[in-house]
Amino acid sequence: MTDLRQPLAPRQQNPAAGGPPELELSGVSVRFGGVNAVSQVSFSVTRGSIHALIGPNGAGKSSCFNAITGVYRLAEGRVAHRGERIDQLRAARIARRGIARTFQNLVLPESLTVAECMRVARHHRTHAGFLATGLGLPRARREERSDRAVIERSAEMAGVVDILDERVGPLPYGVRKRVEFARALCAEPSVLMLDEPVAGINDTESAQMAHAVRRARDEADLTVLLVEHDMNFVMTLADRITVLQSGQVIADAAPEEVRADPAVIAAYLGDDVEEAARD
Ligand SMILES: Nc1ncnc2c1ncn2[C@@H]1O[C@H](COP(=O)(O)OP(=O)(O)OP(=O)(O)O)[C@@H](O)[C@H]1O
Repeated sequence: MTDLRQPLAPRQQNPAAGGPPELELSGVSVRFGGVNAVSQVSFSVTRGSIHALIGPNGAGKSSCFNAITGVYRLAEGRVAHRGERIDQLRAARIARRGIARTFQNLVLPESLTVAECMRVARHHRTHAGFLATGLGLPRARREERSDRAVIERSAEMAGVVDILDERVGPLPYGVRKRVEFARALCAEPSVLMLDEPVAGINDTESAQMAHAVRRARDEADLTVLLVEHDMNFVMTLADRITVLQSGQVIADAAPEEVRADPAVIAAYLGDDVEEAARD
């Protein structure tokens, strides 16, 4: 477990915190046969905030992600994006509303360059046909220019702009995680859901990822919902944290409050933090 006794870098206050909800889950339940993966979960993600969903293994975090993105159907409850109900939409429709996600395990094509990987993510936003692009017609040229600008801007925010022409395969794992993040930014989402963005990467790379996420939130008008086990990362970055245990919300508050919540300490953070609190 991460040592929470380490001093944390100061967290920037988000000027948008307290604004309108970007995402709202109300009484959401997800069931698999007899298993209640998520039970009556309600929380709201403020527009422009970085919101973390944490909890021990099997707490229901991934199931919540999959319920929001339309991969799993809800047994009950509702999910709203900008006030409109989305839980009855197909996953592709939800993605088209600007709700994008990254995955716990990297799914980048290793033989492509960073720029090529990112260009693939732009495809669904491109309207000029194959022929128009091939013939270099004005609309296709305009789209190509704007694609390039979005790719460069996304790469800049993610800190990978200097390696746009490098192949993905040989890049260190932590850098590839930021390439995946840059690729998700390329779709110009309004909500970006990050599934364990710093799992398996070292402290330096984790700090770089935190910087990239904060920068993208600040500069790209983004709302971020993330699942992560690394508590230093979460406590440093998040404006708000929802804690799940056995499919239920046991805390939903600012990081300082969550850190001090005895129910969270007992249920999730465990002995390390109890010791830290005594020190
Ligand atoms: N497809 C599935 N079929 C059956 N049970 C499932 C399925 N997916 C998840 N579960 C169960 O639902 C519960 C919640 O799992 P979930 O993966 O959402 O938790 P999690 O908090 O994301 O865990 P982790 O941190 O280990 O990824 C667990 O008991 C899990 O075994």
